[in-house]
Amino acid sequence: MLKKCIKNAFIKLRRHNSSSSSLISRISQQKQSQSSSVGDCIQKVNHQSSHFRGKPSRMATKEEKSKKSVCIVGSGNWGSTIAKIVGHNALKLPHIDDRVLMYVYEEMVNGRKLTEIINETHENVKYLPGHKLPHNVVAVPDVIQAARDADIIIFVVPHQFVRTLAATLLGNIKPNAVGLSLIKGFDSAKGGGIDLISHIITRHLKIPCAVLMGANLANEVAEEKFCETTIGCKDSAIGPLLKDIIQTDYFRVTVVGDTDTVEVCGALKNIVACGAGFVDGLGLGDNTKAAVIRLGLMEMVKFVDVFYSSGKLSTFFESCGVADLVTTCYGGRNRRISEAFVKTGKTIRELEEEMLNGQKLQGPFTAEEVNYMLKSKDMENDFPLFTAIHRICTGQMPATEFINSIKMHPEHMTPKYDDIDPRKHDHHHHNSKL
Ligand SMILES: NC(=O)C1=CN([C@@H]2O[C@H](COP(=O)(O)OP(=O)(O)OC[C@H]3O[C@@H](n4cnc5c(N)ncnc54)[C@H](O)[C@@H]3O)[C@@H](O)[C@H]2O)C=CC1
Ligand SMILES: O=C(CO)COP(=O)(O)O
Repeated sequence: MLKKCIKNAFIKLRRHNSSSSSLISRISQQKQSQSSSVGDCIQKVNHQSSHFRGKPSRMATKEEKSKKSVCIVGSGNWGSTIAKIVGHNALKLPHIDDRVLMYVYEEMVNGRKLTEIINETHENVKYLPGHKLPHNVVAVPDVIQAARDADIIIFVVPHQFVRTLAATLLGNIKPNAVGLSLIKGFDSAKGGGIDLISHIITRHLKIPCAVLMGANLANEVAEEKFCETTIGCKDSAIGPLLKDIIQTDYFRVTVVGDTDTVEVCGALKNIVACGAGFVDGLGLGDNTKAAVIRLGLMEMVKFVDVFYSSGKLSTFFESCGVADLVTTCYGGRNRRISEAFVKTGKTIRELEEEMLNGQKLQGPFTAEEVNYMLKSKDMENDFPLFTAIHRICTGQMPATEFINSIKMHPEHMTPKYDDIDPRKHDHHHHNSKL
């Protein structure tokens, strides 16, 4: 069932992509009709932001014109949370423009446009209820209008929408803009591989793209509970700028250069979280769940080793690695839906619709994308946990078979004598330790 849905979604996406030029012209036409209301909002914020700093309203100075402007493409649970952080930071940072435009996929909520609700109440009542956004964050329903003047574009939409948005933005952003992707997931590449989302952004939009991943359940970050995150950025000139706009006293940022590993960790841990949810649904207890988390971690490490061989083991010890894996396997949406999947017998798609109020799951899609690659390389048996999770999500295997399918895991079959310190076999050395 889910497999069929995913297939249909890809077919639709391909059709959508092939008609991207007509989409752009449609959007430009829409833009003209929307521009007055959005323009009003933007002007209002320009006026308000000088007010925030106690400055009288006047023409922008040269210094103000050289400020970097930030746009957020996405406004879901995490998108809105990051808008809150970036909006507050923009007001404090002298080199960042006060105004932060946030692209909102327009929808009607209680008979009103979501963008209008956000711009009037400063709250994303659908995706982040109960948290006020700063007034300098402006919701914009047209992605081109939101991003065209931005120097820094933060991408934070569910990963299945990124290609369409990139096609829409092509040729409509500043050529020297910089991207930052907060998106956890992959895309299937032609010929049986996967694409990293940041690579898709770079290839389509011809801009560099850093990534941000970490143990960051959005609601907890929005409540300003302390946590850490990891930015993967290869350019030492851009890393500090991105850190400036993201870091707060409760949200601490580490910047590393191993960008691909950061992103792969963020995507793969969502698959493992589905496994943790199955364990909870089956009532198997904490030891079993810990085993699934550990085997999941080992498959994540192996995945990087096999497919991204320049990746560093140390990156797994950053927030994007073990920490994100743990938080998602205990508190995330992928875990919660997967538990319900086992307990109710409903499909993942049905549960997503019933339980998430428009929010999107990334784990089952990511498991599908990873399986597409493993299958094409005849490597499904090398990653039994990822493979089993994909088969369970798509109804090819009952969840009750989950643990059986990982009992013969390569981790249990391969001796690790290499790891034993040879000095421990040295009788003299051993005795001297006692
Ligand atoms: N929510 C969280 O706790 C965290 C999420 N992430 C990642 O951030 C990314 C975005 O997740 P969330 O902000 O939580 O989104 P979400 O799960 O709340 O997704 C809903 C968003 O998708 C938009 N949407 C629906 N249909 C669309 C379409 N056709 N085109 C474009 N947008 C459409 C909705 O308007 C809404 O903004 C995901 O990759 C997720 O894994 C990362 C860290 C934490
Ligand atoms: O990525 C997340 C936490 O870092 C959120 O995970 P879920 O999508 O499973 O809620």
